[in-house]
Parts: sequence; structure tokens; C-alpha cells
Amino acid sequence: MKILTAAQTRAADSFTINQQGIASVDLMERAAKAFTCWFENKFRPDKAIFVFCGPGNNGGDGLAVARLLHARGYVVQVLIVGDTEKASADFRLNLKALPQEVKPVVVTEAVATPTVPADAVIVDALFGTGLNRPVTGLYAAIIANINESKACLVAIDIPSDLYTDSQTPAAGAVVKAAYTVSFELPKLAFLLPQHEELIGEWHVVPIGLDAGFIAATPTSYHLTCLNSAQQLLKPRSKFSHKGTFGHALLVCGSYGKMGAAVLAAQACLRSGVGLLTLRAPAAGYTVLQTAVPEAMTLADTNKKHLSSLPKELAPYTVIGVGPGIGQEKTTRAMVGQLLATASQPLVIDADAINLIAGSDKLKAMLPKGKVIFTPHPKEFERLAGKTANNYERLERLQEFCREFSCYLVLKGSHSAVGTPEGTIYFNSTGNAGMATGGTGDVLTGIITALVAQQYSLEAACRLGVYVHGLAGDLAKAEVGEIAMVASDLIRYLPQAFQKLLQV
Ligand SMILES: NC(=O)C1=CN([C@@H]2O[C@H](COP(=O)(O)OP(=O)(O)OC[C@H]3O[C@@H](n4cnc5c(N)ncnc54)[C@H](OP(=O)(O)O)[C@@H]3O)[C@@H](O)[C@H]2O)[C@@H](O)CC1
Ligand SMILES: Nc1ncnc2c1ncn2[C@@H]1O[C@H](COP(=O)(O)OP(=O)(O)O)[C@@H](O)[C@H]1O
Ligand SMILES: [K+]
Repeated sequence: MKILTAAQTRAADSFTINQQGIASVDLMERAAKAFTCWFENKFRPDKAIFVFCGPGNNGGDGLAVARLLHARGYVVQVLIVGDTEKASADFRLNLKALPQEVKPVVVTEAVATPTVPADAVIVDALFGTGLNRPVTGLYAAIIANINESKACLVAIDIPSDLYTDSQTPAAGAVVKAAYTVSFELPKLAFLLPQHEELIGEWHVVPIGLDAGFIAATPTSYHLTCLNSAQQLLKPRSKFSHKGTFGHALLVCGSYGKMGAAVLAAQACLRSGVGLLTLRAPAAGYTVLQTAVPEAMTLADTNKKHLSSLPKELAPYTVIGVGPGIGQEKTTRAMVGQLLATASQPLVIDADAINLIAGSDKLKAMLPKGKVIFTPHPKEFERLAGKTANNYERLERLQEFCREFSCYLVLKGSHSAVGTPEGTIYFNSTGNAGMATGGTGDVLTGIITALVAQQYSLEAACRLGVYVHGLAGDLAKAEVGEIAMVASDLIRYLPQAFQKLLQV
């Protein structure tokens, strides 16, 4: 699914209006109907509804929603903030269309806003994608009042005063919605962690924007949803054999962190790899042979930390490195040896990232077009440098992937996969139960297995994060978020892959 900017969305609206030969107010009506349909499923008509409308088309949506909710038996109060004379044409049409029983109140002073009962619902239709500066004065005061109320807050399209595509200035007063119902496509702002308290739970409802126009609109930002993950997954052919699915080498573990190696290895095996060999310090030999009997283990001569690679690298389709390896000098030397000699794709995680981040020499050795990095935000900062905010971090992600011709999974709530072309694919699965030690090791195992099976590096990253998050979501249904541990994800990988195979 594409993520478009506010300007691109406006263009899609205009194109749709022309192409379908409808009036813009008809598209507004579709938006209002789609919103109302969602709303009716969420809130019963015994709730009092307060709709706050601004002067633009977002306010127009609010007026149309008020009319539709009134027709469905809700008690609706409309509050218009701003000068109705200067309001948009579709706003004015919808103002005229309000039934007599719904008497709108024009609010000219913040103190005049009614006290909204705690069990009521506020619909925020003050500003949408047309916001072009931080709100001040009356609007800021009204937003402060709305935020103070205990009522449930539902934003139309986007919470008012939140910028759609760029950092919202700190001076603004943004509506803190419990729910945001947006039209046709999600917005970039929804995917960033700093907006959690403002956007709440977000939903996207279709309004029939022209699919051809959206397909032809260029964007760097995409969201990987079930449908695209299913298209990425390759079914196994009947005559395949273990050689078809590649031989992965996972270079992992150190004394006291052998669990990371176990998790990565088990996840790799549960993600369809043909053969798996583990390279771990000697102390891990019995642990790994016992915990992961399906994998072969080649022990390092060093007891506690990795110091060398297996003699032959040629048999391996892909090499995953990092989970639990630590940052000893000998291990850094081994990472250098890997970068210098490996000709196959590399999946680089955890301390392998930290070792590379701390050494310009190692960075300069990175092979082009063959590396997937899987950092969490702190590791990303070490690798690519500090950034002032999450928008800047996304730009840095694009720059880094271009500079090093690499793929990078920036892990988080909506993990972002960066490609050498500068495209970013956000993930749509996963939950806060996954914020627990070892889940990243599981992801390394999954992505390594997918590369072994000849998925392109881009597909391995996108499908890998999707299925990892899906396993987390399935695990959540059984164990909840609080008690979830990384091995729960491995238990649910089979169901997650099965779900992707169901059409
Ligand atoms: N047909 C369509 O296109 C469809 C559009 N749809 C809906 O339209 C929404 C976009 O509507 P929009 O473009 O009219 O912008 P909107 O967010 O209502 O605000 C613009 C108004 O606010 C004003 N203003 C801005 N910033 C301000 C500030 N800080 N403080 C004070 N005023 C400020 C600005 O005034 P001005 O800059 O001229 O002073 C202007 O009057 C979109 O989110 C979706 O909900 C759907 O119905 C689907 C079909
Ligand atoms: N709130 C969250 N929602 C969705 N996924 C999450 C959340 N928190 C963490 N994750 C996922 O869990 C994994 C954590 O990885 P990482 O921080 O490397 O853990 P570790 O180093 O302990 O293995 C990542 O894939 C990340 O996307
Ligand atoms: K809004």
C-alpha cells in the first residue's frame, strides 16, 4: 500500500473527481459515509456526539458526518470554529444541508465551548491535510479544551494540528485522539512512534479514489500489508529438495549469550531453510547440538568468543552474523575476515553492526548490493549517526542505503525496510509484546532463511519483518503482550506462514 503526501492526496482527490465526473462535494459525502459506517460499528446511538468543525473541507466532512449520524438516531451537537463566510465551498454546502434539528453553534471564544460529558464522543473535524501552519489563538485554546475533556476523541482524517508529512512544530497544540479514521491510504505521520498519543488507534476507510492514479503516483513510502506479503511468499514446488532451499551459515553466540544463537537458529529452521550450519565459540557446541539438533555446528577454536570463520565459505548461500557475538577484539577481526572474503549475501545484526559502526575500516569493506543490516534504533544511530527527529531518521535511512548500496531493516513498532533505491517499506504487523530480549535474534534467523531460499534481499526483508510481526500477533492472542517471550514467536512461525498461504 502506498503512502502519499498531503499534496499527492489532494491531486488524487481532484483526479478522481474529474475522472468519475462527480462534484467534490460527492467525494466528501463518500468520505463522510465511510467515516460514519466505521463510527456506527464503534459507538452506540446512546452516546452524545460533539462535532468540532474548522473552516476547510475537514470541517465540511464534520458537517456531513453530523447530518448522517443525526439521521441514524445519534444526538449531535455541531460546533463551528471560525468564520463561516470564509469557509470552503463544500463546507458551506454541507452547512446548508444540516437538518433544522441540528443547530450549529459558532464558537468565537474558547470559554464558550460547552462542557462535554465524559461519556460523550468528540469528533475532531477542525483541520485535516490542509493545515499549513501551527494553530494559535482561538483554535489552540479549543484544542486545549478538547484535550482536557474526558470524552472519547475521534479524529477525521488526521488529528487537528498534526502535520501530515513533516515534523509538527513544537509550538502547536495537537488534538490527542483515541481513534483516527483516515481516507483511502494511511499517512506517514501514523507510522512514527512520537505520534502514538496523538493518533491513537488508526483506521483507513476506502472512498474510491482512482486506483490508476494512485498506482502511477511516485512515492518513497509504502506499507507492507497482508496482501503484498502473500504475493511475496513463494510456495514450494513438489519436486524440491533440501538443496533447493539453500544452506545458511549463522555466525553467532558467545559465552553467556548462546541463547541468541539458539533463537536465531530455531527461527531460521522454522522459516524454511534447506540446511543450517552454526558457527559458535567452542563453549556453545553442546548447547547448540542439544537445543537445535537439526543444525550442524562448527565450533570455533576459541572457547568463549568467536575468533575465526569456518575454513570453507563456498558451501553457504547466505551468512547471518551478529546475534550474541559480543564485541571482543578477536570477534572484530573475524567480522573483518568475513567482509573481506564472503561473496554471498550477508545479514548483519546486533554486535556485528556495533563492530562495523565503530570502525571506518570495516565500513569501507562493506560489499555493495549484498548486505542486509537489521539494527534497532540505537544500533542505527551508531551506524548512521544521530538525527534530530524521526523524519530526519527516515531521510538518513535512505541516504545510508544509497551510500552503501545496502538494505536496512530499522526495527521498531512499524519496522522500516530501506533499499539502495531509497524506497522505504514500513511493516504493518507486530505488537508491544515483542519488545523483549531475543526477538531481534529471531528476525535475523527468519531473514537469513529467506535469503537462503533465493528471495531477493528486498523481499526477504519485507516478508521477514511481516511474518515475524504476524507470529507476534498470533502469539499475543494466546499469551498476551506482557508474558510474551522471543521463543513464542518461533512457536507461532508455522501458523504465520500458513496464514500467508491462505488466499
Ligand atoms: N474533495 C476533497 O479534496 C476531499 C477532502 N476531504 C477532506 O478534506 C480535508 C482537507 O481539506 P482542506 O484542504 O480544505 O483543508 P483543511 O484541513 O480542512 O484546512 C484548511 C483550512 O484551514 C485553514 N487553516 C490551515 N491551517 C490553519 C491554521 N493553523 N490556523 C487557522 N486556519 C488554518 C485554511 O485557511 P487559510 O490557510 O486559507 O487561512 C483553510 O481554510 C481532508 O483532510 C479530508 O478531511 C475528504 O472530504 C475527501 C474529499
Ligand atoms: N512495540 C513494538 N511493536 C512491534 N514490534 C516491536 C515492538 N517492539 C519491538 N518490536 C520488534 O521486536 C524486535 C526487537 O529487536 P531487538 O531490539 O534487536 O531485540 P533483541 O536485540 O533483544 O533481539 C524487532 O524486530 C522489533 O521490530
Ligand atoms: K481532524
